[in-house]
Amino acid sequence: MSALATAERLQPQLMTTPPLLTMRGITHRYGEVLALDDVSATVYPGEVLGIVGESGSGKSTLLRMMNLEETPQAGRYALALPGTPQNLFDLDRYARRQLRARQIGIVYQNPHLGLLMRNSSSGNVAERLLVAGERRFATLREKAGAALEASEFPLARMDAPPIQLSGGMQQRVQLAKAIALEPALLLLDEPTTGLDVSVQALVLDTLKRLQRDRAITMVIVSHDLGVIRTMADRVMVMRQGRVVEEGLVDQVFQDPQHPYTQTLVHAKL
Ligand SMILES: Nc1ncnc2c1ncn2[C@@H]1O[C@H](COP(=O)(O)OP(=O)(O)OP(=O)(O)O)[C@@H](O)[C@H]1O
Repeated sequence: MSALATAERLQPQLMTTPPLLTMRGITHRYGEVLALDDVSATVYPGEVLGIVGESGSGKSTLLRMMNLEETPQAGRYALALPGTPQNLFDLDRYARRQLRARQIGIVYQNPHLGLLMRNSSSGNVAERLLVAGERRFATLREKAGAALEASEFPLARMDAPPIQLSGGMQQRVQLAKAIALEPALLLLDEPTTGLDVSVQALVLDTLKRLQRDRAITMVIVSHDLGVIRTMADRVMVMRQGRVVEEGLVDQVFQDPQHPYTQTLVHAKL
């Protein structure tokens, strides 16, 4: 899609719809390391925000904050969802867990972080449904199957534990778990890194189809500009804990303004 077409698609939305996700002034240190330095982010409903940057630039830390896994030393975070406070970092652990289970899905690069590798794949997805109060075995299995199918996971393998599956299939189980409760926000941290190129393309196809069919709001972190170009509407470029450039993907990649983005883009050509 050209930059103009992307802008035309986004502009009416930007003008009429309030953002789903708003983060302001996120700052976090690990000892001497300033991992995030006054980072702000906005994501609109149905939009895909890409985050790129060199290793150690703070991408995964920011995503963990979006997933309420960690609390920054400064900053605010809101999701425009009924019954949520103005700053989600004010929520206690229980409320965070409930909100995460129902409204925020995440797919990690490392499936060990998202899955119980020795439980069945359907059981991993069902675990998410249990949080929503579903208890009947037949319904759990049916809904887990539907989420796995939507993630284009081969249903014949739904009882196999992830440890026995290929990397691509493991990512599809993570995805099924993440979307099982139809969350408002889907976070993807290097979801295809480490997969064979052909498998990577298939997983990206699934993500794109899901995004198109369900208009899921997504934030995708990747060091791979190709993945961001394929998936994202807008991109945020991070370096040393700061956002150095932000804009529509086509504009940023065709006409990068910041010297670091220029290096990043030209290194990939
Ligand atoms: N739990 C932690 N304890 C100490 N330092 C951390 C921790 N998590 C992240 N850091 C540091 O914070 C900085 C940002 O790390 P982060 O993982 O967010 O970067 P990244 O951009 O995702 O990198 P990569 O692409 O390599 O995953 C790095 O210097 C990292 O070493």
